[in-house]
Amino acid sequence: MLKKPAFSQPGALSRINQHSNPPFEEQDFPGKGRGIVANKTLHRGDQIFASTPLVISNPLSYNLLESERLRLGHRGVDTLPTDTQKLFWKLLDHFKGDPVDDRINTNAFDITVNKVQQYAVMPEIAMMNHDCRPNAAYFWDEDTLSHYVHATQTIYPGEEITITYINNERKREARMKNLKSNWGFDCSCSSCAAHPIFAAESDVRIQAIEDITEALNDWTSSSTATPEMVETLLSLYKQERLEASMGVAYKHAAEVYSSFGDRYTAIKYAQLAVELLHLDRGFNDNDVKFMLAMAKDPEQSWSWKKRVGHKRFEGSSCGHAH
Ligand SMILES: C[S@@+](CC[C@H](N)C(=O)[O-])C[C@H]1O[C@@H](n2cnc3c(N)ncnc32)[C@H](O)[C@@H]1O
Repeated sequence: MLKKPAFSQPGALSRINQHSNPPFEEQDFPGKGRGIVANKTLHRGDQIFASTPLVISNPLSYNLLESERLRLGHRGVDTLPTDTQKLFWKLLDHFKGDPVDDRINTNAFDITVNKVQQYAVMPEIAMMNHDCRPNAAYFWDEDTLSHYVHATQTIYPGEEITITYINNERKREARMKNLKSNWGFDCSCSSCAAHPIFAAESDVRIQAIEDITEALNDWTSSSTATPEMVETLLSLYKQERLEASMGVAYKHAAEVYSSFGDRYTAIKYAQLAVELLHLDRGFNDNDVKFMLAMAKDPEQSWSWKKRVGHKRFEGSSCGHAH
């Protein structure tokens, strides 16, 4: 870790751990505990904060005797600087077990350092509540050993800033079960709390997103993918308020238009994919690099004109059945 730019490059952490004048404040939300609320208008792409972890715990520690693992956790926290300790003890202990272990279990995020998965607890993001339709996204940056959080849409003053703790492109029951079993709470977000009729409509759209995505991933000569199909996919993401994860939908769109040889629409969607994928995958993501290349020169992409000659519209062109 000491070889990472976080430690070796002066200035690498200039945007990290900036605690003065944050664009948010803490607020209590009945049924959810504390959360953070915007205190100024945030635009898509605005950095909300970026922090280095308070604690990193290695999953291998679970191979130790339980008493040893807990002792190690306490030792880690006890040796932190006093102000950092205060931030740690302020965190929620949802499960009411060992106080250190519990704060890690309630608040930790998976991170990767040198291809090894670890659990990290960051102060501000631990104050953010979950929403299945969030307005912010986060990523872990290995170079700066920091967790970044950005707005993925306009957030007005007074609005809660939320992230998703899970893969949220799933039907309501699956999301709720996942949150209950891994995080121990019943999700009260507006999508989960919706009237059963609206929730059922949302589930139908989630199924359609799944079906269309599967069709778009078919690159064989019998593929049924069309530009119209990907436009429907984008519309479904927007209707479902899945703006935070639209990067992947824009990537599909860029690839579909490229596969039909439509240079400028491919560039348009590749640019949108770059912007959105950056916010939830980070600076070094392969898809980001791939979309940057597509935005520059779609003709060089592997997908260029792959589907030229495929049927674009269902049925006959004049609109009558023959
Ligand atoms: C990482 S903490 C978030 C901050 C926490 N609300 C606090 O007061 O410190 C995660 C906990 O917040 C609560 N929470 C977060 N999102 C929620 C949601 N959508 N519905 C209900 N409770 C939620 C749950 O108690 C969960 O275990």
